[in-house]
Amino acid sequence: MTDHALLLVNLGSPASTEVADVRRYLNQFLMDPYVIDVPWPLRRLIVSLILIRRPAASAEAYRSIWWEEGSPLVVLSRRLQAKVAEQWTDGPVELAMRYGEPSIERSLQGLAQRGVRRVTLVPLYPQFADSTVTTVIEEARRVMRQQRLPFALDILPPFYEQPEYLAALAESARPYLEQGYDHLLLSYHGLPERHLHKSDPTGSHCLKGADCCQRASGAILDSCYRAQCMRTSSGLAHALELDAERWSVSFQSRLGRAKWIEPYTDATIEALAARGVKKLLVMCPAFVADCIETLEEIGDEGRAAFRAAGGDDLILVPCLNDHPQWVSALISLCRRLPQPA
Ligand SMILES: C=CC1=C(C)c2cc3[nH]c(cc4nc(cc5[nH]c(cc1n2)c(C)c5CCC(=O)O)C(CCC(=O)O)=C4C)c(C)c3C=C
Ligand SMILES: [Fe+2]
Ligand SMILES: [Fe+2]
Repeated sequence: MTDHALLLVNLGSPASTEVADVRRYLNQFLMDPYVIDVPWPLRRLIVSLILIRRPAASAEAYRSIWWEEGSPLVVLSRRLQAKVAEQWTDGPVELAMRYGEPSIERSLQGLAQRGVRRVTLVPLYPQFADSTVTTVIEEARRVMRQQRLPFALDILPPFYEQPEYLAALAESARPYLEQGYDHLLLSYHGLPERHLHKSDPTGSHCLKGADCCQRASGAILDSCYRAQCMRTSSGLAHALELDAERWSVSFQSRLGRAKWIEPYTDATIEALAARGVKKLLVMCPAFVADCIETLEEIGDEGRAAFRAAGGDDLILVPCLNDHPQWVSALISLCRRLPQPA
């Protein structure tokens, strides 16, 4: 069979580090109702306010991590695509970005022109969130409906505790752990607490009590980003046989004034330094490719904050990127999916 394509989808980056391109990207991203989840007039107002200062500040941050070939997120996602394509023999392997280029629309149109009949959509996010996974699925469905693209579509579910994924993550971390460390921090992208309440199917489980994520199962676990991050973390700690007091979890990348899920990474990094941690390893398992959030926020800003608070060094463990075990894991996860109806 050569008509079963994989469409890998990541978040996307600005076209360049020019302020105008960063503004265009932030506008498309933040006007997505799954990202800033308030009615359009209020969303337009909030985003317009954010767009006064943020594009210049973000452009500067992007400039500090940008590569000759482009945005690290896009370049690394392309490398992953190329490696997956070497092993996936059922059809083409395409890459799309939810925001910016290559768009989901262009990629799906290209697959239709190549005679593809089945598409497995692969949101490149290990844990579920409406602001990442749902928006990718809805955009793919919109394009198929509007362009009348007759694919059989199936979707790779969040793989936060699939054994192949956890094994690849553990393997990628092992060389860093072997060099010695005092503490391993697993820093995930944050989410406004409101998003967690919205996706809670019971309306009353999430963020109730200190151990709500430990108690999550079934439909609650399926929709709770924070609980899935905890599952990834304990699965990884188990695979690496880590002592409980040598690792912890935190959430980074807040935007705006709303309350985001805790504990916050910036406060945790400072607290760890104050507690006497000298060599801090940080992994960012919500990201499968390094990007501004890992390279700049943790690798640059986080390291400077850790040192200023008394730590010696913060070492950022690279994301899975195009690690061979991750490539095999992804293919194995896609192969296990049942045929779409
Ligand atoms: C309300 C705002 C945001 C939500 C909710 C959000 C969720 C979310 N994002 C990712 C993954 C990535 N985010 C990235 C960048 C980024 N994220 C936000 C805001 C929200 N994210 C902004 C404004 C930005 C742009 C950078 C900046 O100005 O600070 C990226 C990196 C993109 C890159 O080009 O490198 C990723 C990846 C997840 C997984 C997530 C929910 C769980
Ligand atoms: Fe984000
Ligand atoms: Fe929850």
